[in-house]
Amino acid sequence: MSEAKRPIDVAVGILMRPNGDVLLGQRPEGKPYAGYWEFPGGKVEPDESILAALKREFVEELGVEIESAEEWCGVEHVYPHAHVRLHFFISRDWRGEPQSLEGQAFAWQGSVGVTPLLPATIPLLEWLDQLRYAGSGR
Ligand SMILES: Nc1nc2c([nH]c(=O)n2[C@@H]2O[C@H](COP(=O)(O)OP(=O)(O)OP(=O)(O)O)[C@@H](O)[C@H]2O)c(=O)[nH]1
Repeated sequence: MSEAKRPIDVAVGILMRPNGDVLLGQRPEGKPYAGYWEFPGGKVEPDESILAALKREFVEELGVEIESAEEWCGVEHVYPHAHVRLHFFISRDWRGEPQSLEGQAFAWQGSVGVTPLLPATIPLLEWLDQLRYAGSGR
């Protein structure tokens, strides 16, 4: 396989409030899929751990310090612009109120109602609902 075909690692974080609401952000102008909703995160840099990338992206994009996060699941997706390997983390433990440091919109959602969502992120919503229901003992 050539270098170009290797997937790009992306660290993605789901901030979850005690009531189960999760934070989504809207991709800013100038990026592929501008206007689509996603969970905040970004590409892992060379020689950076995935957790370090997650923490860095949250500080850069939202001014939020993630205190702890657990790795939840991984998803690979091939877009026309990139082949990505997404590493999703869930955090219930962070410091600071999210701020729109890159001019992006963001929204706390229970059952996620914002559209459109990045294609690779869509299946996550159902899994997330299952997790919430399991968590609340229903
Ligand atoms: N943050 C994030 N990225 C996602 C999600 N789902 C998904 O397919 N992606 C993909 O993962 C990649 C993330 O790259 P990015 O462009 O946001 O990363 P970045 O902020 O480091 O970009 P940069 O190159 O402009 O610095 C994109 O190809 C994006 O389409 C998601 O839920 N959250």
